[in-house]
Amino acid sequence: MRYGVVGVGGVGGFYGGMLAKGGFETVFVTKQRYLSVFKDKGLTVESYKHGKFTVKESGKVVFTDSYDVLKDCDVVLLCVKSYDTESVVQELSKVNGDFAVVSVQNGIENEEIIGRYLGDDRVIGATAFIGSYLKEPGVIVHEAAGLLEIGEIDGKISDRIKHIAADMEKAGIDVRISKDINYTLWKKLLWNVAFNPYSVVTGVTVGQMLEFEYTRSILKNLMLECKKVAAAYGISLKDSTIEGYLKSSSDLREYKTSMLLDFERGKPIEIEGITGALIRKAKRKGMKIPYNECVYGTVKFFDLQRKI
Ligand SMILES: NC(=O)C1=CN([C@@H]2O[C@H](COP(=O)(O)OP(=O)(O)OC[C@H]3O[C@@H](n4cnc5c(N)ncnc54)[C@H](OP(=O)(O)O)[C@@H]3O)[C@@H](O)[C@H]2O)C=CC1
Ligand SMILES: CC(C)(CO)C(=O)C(=O)O
Repeated sequence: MRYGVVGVGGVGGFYGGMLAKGGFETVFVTKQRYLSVFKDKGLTVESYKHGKFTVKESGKVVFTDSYDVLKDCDVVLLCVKSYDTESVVQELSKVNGDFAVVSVQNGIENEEIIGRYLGDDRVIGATAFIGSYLKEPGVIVHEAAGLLEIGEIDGKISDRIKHIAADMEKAGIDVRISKDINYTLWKKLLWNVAFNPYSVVTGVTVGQMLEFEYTRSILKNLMLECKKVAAAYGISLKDSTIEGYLKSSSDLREYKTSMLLDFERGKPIEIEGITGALIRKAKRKGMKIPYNECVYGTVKFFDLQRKI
């Protein structure tokens, strides 16, 4: 299969870089301002697991700022932040191709947005459990984990999902097919909705939030509300998942969430795609989720106070 990657940051740079290194035809769509770096120096990944490698433009690898080049791709990995999803998908809808789009993003509205513009049959869901970031244009640091779960929205184990997973495995990506990607997406949201926005309020690491009984209790309540909303949509999240997240694996204890890192670096934050999305889902079912509404209001306030 021929792959496209839109957004060559922490996630797109890592998974796309692995595919290209694995010998698969890969088209990277980046912003015009970063293009000359990729053209001159290629894409470098500094990975704790796969070492340092560089992928250069060649017959099989293309760096471009033009969406049109994606027309011959079979699969496009959408790897921009969720606040950029709609504008990118609008561009993708103008491309004369029939590629499937895999949302490798946090949040639970990306798949709906892709489906609205391209049709539900072209959407594939995914969750990335990874720690990777853009050190400088063209250079990605992969510092933790890496599991990618992918799945068809209707849960079918289709030929294309098997093909994508097989390619990724061949390329050295830690990939798993999810039989229920909606459940997988909500399970990931459960973590993100608690730790990401509340880390912006507290300004500390995952471990520090978990150590103090009052902040721990707030994290728990944020997750319990998410579980309640998920249930209203027919998704049964488990108490044991919440308990597991509250213990937190040792590799995440020292970790600052992606939202806190973005906030500290003066970058936009994904509060709308994560907590905003949960609040909208709750409202549609006539539900109130006061812990999440409170954290959302506080983070939006902090966000407004700073200059990006
Ligand atoms: N990084 C991680 O470890 C994890 C990330 N995720 C999720 O994955 C998604 C991607 O995150 P991440 O890779 O960290 O984000 P990054 O900000 O590192 O990368 C996204 C890249 O896409 C670029 N971009 C934005 N709009 C366009 C466009 N129209 N065309 C081409 N490129 C564009 C951005 O440029 P610019 O910055 O100039 O806007 C940026 O370079 C997010 O939803 C995130 O929450 C999930 C788990 C872990
Ligand atoms: C769960 C984690 C830490 C990595 O995948 C994440 O999604 C984030 O920080 O936003």
